[in-house]
Amino acid sequence: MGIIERIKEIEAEMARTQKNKATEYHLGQLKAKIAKLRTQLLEPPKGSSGAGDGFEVTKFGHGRVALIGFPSVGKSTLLTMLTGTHSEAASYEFTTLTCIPGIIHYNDTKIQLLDLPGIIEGASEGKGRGRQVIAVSKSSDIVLMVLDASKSEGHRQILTKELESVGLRLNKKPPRIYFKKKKTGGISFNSTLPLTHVDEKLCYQILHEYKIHNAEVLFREDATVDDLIDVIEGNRKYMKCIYVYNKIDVIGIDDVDKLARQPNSVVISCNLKLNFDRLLAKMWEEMGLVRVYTKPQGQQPDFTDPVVLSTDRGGCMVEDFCNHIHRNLIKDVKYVLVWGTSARHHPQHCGLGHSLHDEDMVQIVKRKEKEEGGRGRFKSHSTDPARISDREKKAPLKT
Ligand SMILES: Nc1nc2c(ncn2[C@@H]2O[C@H](COP(=O)(O)OP(=O)(O)OP(=O)(O)O)[C@@H](O)[C@H]2O)c(=O)[nH]1
Ligand SMILES: [K+]
Ligand SMILES: [Mg+2]
Repeated sequence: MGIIERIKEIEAEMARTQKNKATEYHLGQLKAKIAKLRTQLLEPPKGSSGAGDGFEVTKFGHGRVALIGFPSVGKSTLLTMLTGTHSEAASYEFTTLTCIPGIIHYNDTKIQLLDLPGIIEGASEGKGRGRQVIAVSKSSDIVLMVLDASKSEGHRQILTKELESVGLRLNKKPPRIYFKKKKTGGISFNSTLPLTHVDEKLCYQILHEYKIHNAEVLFREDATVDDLIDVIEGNRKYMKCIYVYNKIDVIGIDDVDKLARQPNSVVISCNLKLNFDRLLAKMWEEMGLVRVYTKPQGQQPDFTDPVVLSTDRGGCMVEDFCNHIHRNLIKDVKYVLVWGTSARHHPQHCGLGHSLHDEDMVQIVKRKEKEEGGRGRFKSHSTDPARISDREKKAPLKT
């Protein structure tokens, strides 16, 4: 029996099983079994090297956004309108067959937008180009789930389920469960608060299913069995998702209003070029990018060319900023001067651990050559004390 059939069989057994206190442990075990099979399903087939079929697109710019949705919801139309890169659009389904990249220029940054083939129910099991599409989504920073405003609201749930079953978690935080495998000592199970979904026995059973017999588990929130399985599997990807309802030109204003009020949702119309501003602003906000402008000594910074940092990728500290400019720069940095919302006064003298905010301005003050590495100051100059006092008399650096 293939993996998909085994998943289907267990799902059927779960559906048959009544949910109550007595079946709780059994259901938990079945969930773990399914999670393990799904992980197997995600392993690339032997002899293949990943996505393939024109789906490998080189990363470009300061962030990557993937367009995910059912066929003919308007993904390609949207890509063409936001990036100027033409992607074939037509009224028939599966017009797009590969991954087509475009670039959005926004707030002095470049965002790579990826148009993808439509996916259908069963995509996670390999239907259509589901697997490749999902692999590309995982490589992006956020997902725009494009939905047809005139179609069933159930589409959003179906797609979310497809993405969840391959380990994507949309608009969720990682569960606050500490989990560490050990070599010996059995299983230590603790929680910082009363738990209503999982008890010690259930936790043991799930771990047993994974053949884990020594581990430390600490629940820091009232998490579910599914959360526990996510933590044990450890391969989940937590991503922001914006639900983009397109084609609002064909529905009534009351329905538009209802969709627009849903969390993380933006309503648009490609035909009427409606609400793109809102979509771009929301996208920018969710990407959490931080623009930092470099200010050379005695000059104004170039406000068109920021260093772009991201909390999710690499971090936003002064250290990250320096590494971004040059990987050897850090050892020459004495301190930096910071202007902007992260600074308490302007400019603030900051060290490498200072967290930068969007639109901060930074000036790097380097160590003087002989100060480098903290050496040299009193070394080998004993024959020439005048040189030391000379250096010490030097005026502080001007900003
Ligand atoms: N009424 C209306 N139609 C739209 C809108 N945006 C796109 N369409 C139409 O929807 C159809 C599908 O558009 P595509 O851009 O090809 O959709 P897609 O999601 O890329 O489709 P696949 O690549 O096949 O998955 C086309 O006939 C578009 O003209 C819109 O805002 N309103
Ligand atoms: K289409
Ligand atoms: Mg398309």
